[in-house]
Amino acid sequence: MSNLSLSELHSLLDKAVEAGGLRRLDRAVAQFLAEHGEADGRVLLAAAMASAQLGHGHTCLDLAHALRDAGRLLYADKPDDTQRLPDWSLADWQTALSQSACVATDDQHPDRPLHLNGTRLYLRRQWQYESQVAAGIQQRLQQLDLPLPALRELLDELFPQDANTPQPDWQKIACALAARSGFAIITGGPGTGKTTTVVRLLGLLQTLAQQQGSRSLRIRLAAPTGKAAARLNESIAGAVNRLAVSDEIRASIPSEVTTLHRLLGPLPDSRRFRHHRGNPLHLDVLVIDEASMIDLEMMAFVLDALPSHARLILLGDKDQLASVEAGAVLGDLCAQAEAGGYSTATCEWLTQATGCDLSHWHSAQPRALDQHVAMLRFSRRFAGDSGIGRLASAVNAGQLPDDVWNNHDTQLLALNGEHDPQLDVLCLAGYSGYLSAVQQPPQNSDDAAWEEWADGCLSSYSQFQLLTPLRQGPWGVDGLNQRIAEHLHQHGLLSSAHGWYAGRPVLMSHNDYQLGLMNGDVGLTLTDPTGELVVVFKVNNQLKRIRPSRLPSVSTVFAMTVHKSQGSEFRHTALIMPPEPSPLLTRELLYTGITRAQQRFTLLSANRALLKQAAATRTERVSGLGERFGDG
Ligand SMILES: Nc1ncnc2c1ncn2[C@@H]1O[C@H](COP(=O)(O)OP(=O)(O)OP(=O)(O)O)[C@@H](O)[C@H]1O
Repeated sequence: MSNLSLSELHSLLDKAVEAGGLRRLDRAVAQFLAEHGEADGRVLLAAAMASAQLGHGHTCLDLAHALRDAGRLLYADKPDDTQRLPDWSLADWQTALSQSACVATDDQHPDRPLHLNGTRLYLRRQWQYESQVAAGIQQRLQQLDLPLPALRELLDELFPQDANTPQPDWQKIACALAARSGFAIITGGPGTGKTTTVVRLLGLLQTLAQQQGSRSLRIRLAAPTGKAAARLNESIAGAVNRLAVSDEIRASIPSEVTTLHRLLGPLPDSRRFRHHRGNPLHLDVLVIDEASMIDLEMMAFVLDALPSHARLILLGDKDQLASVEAGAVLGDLCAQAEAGGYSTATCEWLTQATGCDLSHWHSAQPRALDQHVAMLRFSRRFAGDSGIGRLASAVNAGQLPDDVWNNHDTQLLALNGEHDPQLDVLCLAGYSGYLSAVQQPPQNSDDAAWEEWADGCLSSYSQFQLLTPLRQGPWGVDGLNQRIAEHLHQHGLLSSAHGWYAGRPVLMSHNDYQLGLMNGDVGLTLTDPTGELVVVFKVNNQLKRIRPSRLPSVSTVFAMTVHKSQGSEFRHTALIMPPEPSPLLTRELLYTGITRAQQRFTLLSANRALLKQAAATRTERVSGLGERFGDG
């Protein structure tokens, strides 16, 4: 078996850092283990590569994958045949790792820095998070004993059927499935009724508790970002008002949505939270929306803080981009959602509970987890002839046919290079509405009139948003923001294109607990009644005014990354795609960009072939979470 001497290893790591495949941090992981006695080059290289994988969103290193694709993993996009791994086999590598004192292969050595599970190598923390998430979910998969006749009666009341109700009624099915255990996922595209369904589910759970003579359930609603929480706040409140239940039950359903960070209670200068298994959350039901944005670490913290009796209900769109940090928890858990995958027992139970025939979604080899997942398949927002709906479905199927552009609600603008004025024209039209409003503050100094005007400016701003996959360069947020600000300035809509100016939209890039602002919150710079600049944010339906000097690390947001736009929707969304290939240009990114649009979507591109390639490219995230539930 060929090994890797320490001098060979150092040279290999240096070249990989130079090529951009590894970060300095990843090399430091190998150095740290070497300083603590690890002398096997294969173990040290694997440790550096596992650390690098984390930076790419993977929770572990798949050794077989690493052997096949070492050139790309180590040397980024500059594969070089002379720089491949020395010639060792998968079995050799596994043996070397399993014999190392740095590597745990079971739960006997939880203090070892690495964990090997089959062909997957984890940094210890990621292994622990994955174990915690799997155990927290497994523990909630047990079926509860529900009074079927009462359940059926309630479901029939909450989901009245008429000739327009799509069959089978997935909302009713999702509600039934979620009621019968401590864990459920309701996934679906935009406007498929996730919020409507979960509010009816909460009404059902409270009614069942009342019928059984139990106290009202303590329910909390949360979302990963402030922006997503604010949007959900509005839609939950509307859905609760429309709920066909008694006033008493309606009053027992909260409509306030908090962020996961606020729910868990952050501790200053720490990654840890006030709530954990030693000080669990005081709740019986936790609903988390936009669950596709939750990374593995956050999900582990949530499950750690959840009391064992509490239900967890995740809502989200499994086809959206995965979290920014490592993991693709919702995607992993929903891997079989499309097919249903229900057991004979689940199909029979659902037919009794809902009256729906599920035989088409039956599986001969059902997994326990899939009995807790329901996918809503009918969009009320993008029904019928909606171009946005057709476009989103086509992209989800890996295609981008030429006939999806109808110039009514979907439009493709072919750009001729990075200076094409079509972009400027689009942004001028998109942003001039709110900028005109910003230039006309109320004349009197009445605070209420000022607040009403500020609120109007904020909602007018959210009518249009330009998105891009990239951060840097002329096609990234940095270049685009500067270009758009200068163009708006030239047209007299901004007093300046630099520094602080009225009309500057800004994005929080971190959580600021003192100011009560969260990463992803968007504010608008306005002139206050005294003539000073102030940045206005809307948090929990309240306007917050902050002086620019208290916001040292916000960024301008005429253009926003698609990642940051998750959880938000805009009446008109425009997505600009760069002409050069990038690993960021994937199906999930296109789909997420398209589905941010409520009424109109414009795609700008200077390279049509690359668009088709992006639609065909799926994001792969290496993880062992699915396997914990029986994925092959
Ligand atoms: N069963 C239903 N009957 C009538 N209207 C419905 C039903 N389900 C959903 N709707 C309506 O469809 C629209 C979208 O529903 P909802 O907001 O629940 O979907 P969602 O999946 O949560 O959407 P989003 O993509 O915004 O997260 C809302 O206007 C809602 O009132």
